Amino acid sequence: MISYGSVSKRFRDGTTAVDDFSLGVPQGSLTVLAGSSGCGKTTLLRMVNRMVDPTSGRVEVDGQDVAGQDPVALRRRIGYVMQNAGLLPHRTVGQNIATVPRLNGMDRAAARRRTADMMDLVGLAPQLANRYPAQLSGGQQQRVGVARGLAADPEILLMDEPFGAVDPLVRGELQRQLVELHRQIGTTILFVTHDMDEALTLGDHIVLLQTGAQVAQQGTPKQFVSAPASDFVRTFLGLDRGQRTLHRETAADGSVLVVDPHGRPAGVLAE
Ligand SMILES: Nc1ncnc2c1ncn2[C@@H]1O[C@H](COP(=O)(O)OP(=O)(O)OP(=O)(O)O)[C@@H](O)[C@H]1O
Repeated sequence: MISYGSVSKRFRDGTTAVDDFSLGVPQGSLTVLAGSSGCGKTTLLRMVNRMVDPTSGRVEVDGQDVAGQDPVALRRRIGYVMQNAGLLPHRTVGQNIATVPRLNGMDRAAARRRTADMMDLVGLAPQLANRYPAQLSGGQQQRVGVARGLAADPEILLMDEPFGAVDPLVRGELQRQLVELHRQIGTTILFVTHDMDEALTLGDHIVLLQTGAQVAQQGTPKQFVSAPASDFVRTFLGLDRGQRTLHRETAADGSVLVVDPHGRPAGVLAE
């Protein structure tokens, strides 16, 4: 369980990135922090592993204030996946994935087995272990990033726009796999995105933020779409532009289609 209690962050130049933010992230959930650029999402995420320390307030992991904990030890038990994967370029895929388990004292043979298991889990072919990151596609690099984040079996996985830099098809595939992976392993995942479609696809709990990490609304994807709390939320969801308004249409062969506001088929209605 991650808990933010009245947390604020004011940077040296006077920018207030986070202003009195409180949230309990349920154990085992896939919680998404969503919101436009600059609203404070990354700052909040980095408070969990002490890459950023709050100016006031407390962040707790399992009831322990992180402020009293050694940042290096904390980062070894909390996985972190960032945009562009952040892989070490001069280390092979296998070495990248094994980094934290080795630092935690796992012997070489066990780390190799763990790496193979992680590669299998995220859908990477075993022979890629000997390649360098530059020899992989963007989507494969992101998978390595996820495998590396999970390799030390962390209690928490922090993900900062991890699929932002890949094309929409690969992105969709990575999103589907992440939901499946989360179902299998049950690790608490805190995921940052500015993309509401991504938030609705992934999140079992979504927290939509405005400037200064002010909570515009939090709840399940269904609650967001069926009961947006304000005009800001409606606009962010695209509900004001009818973007999520789907209609039924009967096709020539009698099947019932669901079409988007532009008349494009979104799918077939299964009654
Ligand atoms: N080290 C820093 N010094 C000063 N201001 C900062 C620093 N880091 C972030 N900020 C500012 O704090 C605010 C929140 O930044 P943050 O990166 O948390 O936002 P974000 O929601 O993650 O944005 P994005 O989606 O663009 O990454 C922004 O106004 C940003 O410019």
